Amino acid sequence: MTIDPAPIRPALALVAHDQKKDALVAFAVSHQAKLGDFDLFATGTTGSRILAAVPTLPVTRLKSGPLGGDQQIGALIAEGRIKGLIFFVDPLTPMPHDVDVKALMRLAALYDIPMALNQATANLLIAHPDAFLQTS
Ligand SMILES: O=C(CO)COP(=O)(O)O
Repeated sequence: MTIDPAPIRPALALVAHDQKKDALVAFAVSHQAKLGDFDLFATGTTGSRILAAVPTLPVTRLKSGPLGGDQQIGALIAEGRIKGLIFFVDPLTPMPHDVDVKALMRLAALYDIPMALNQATANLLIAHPDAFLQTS
């Protein structure tokens, strides 16, 4: 008898710049039930903050954004693993890793996955989580 491996669950990426981390943590707390239906990938500090607030969420922490975490998420999008990106960006602060941020957004656009760059859009997407499953 063979035992089928557990199916790979759809995955979302969660990222927030420093000035937006409190808002993303609050978002994760509010929507923990829906987010728990996905495997979650987060950049390092964002992931730590989310796990501190909701330890039960299945969050895989990658490197911190400035150290390559945005690029790791981009690679997972290119591989088809990540089906949606929720990225609370700070539009008022210059970032040393701005090129990495742009590259991540470019790959999310290229692979046509739902991408929320602010709270208003994230609220719309999380109200319809099936939207994350409709991309190729
Ligand atoms: O800088 C980031 C995204 O560009 C976020 O990285 P951290 O979650 O490690 O702060």
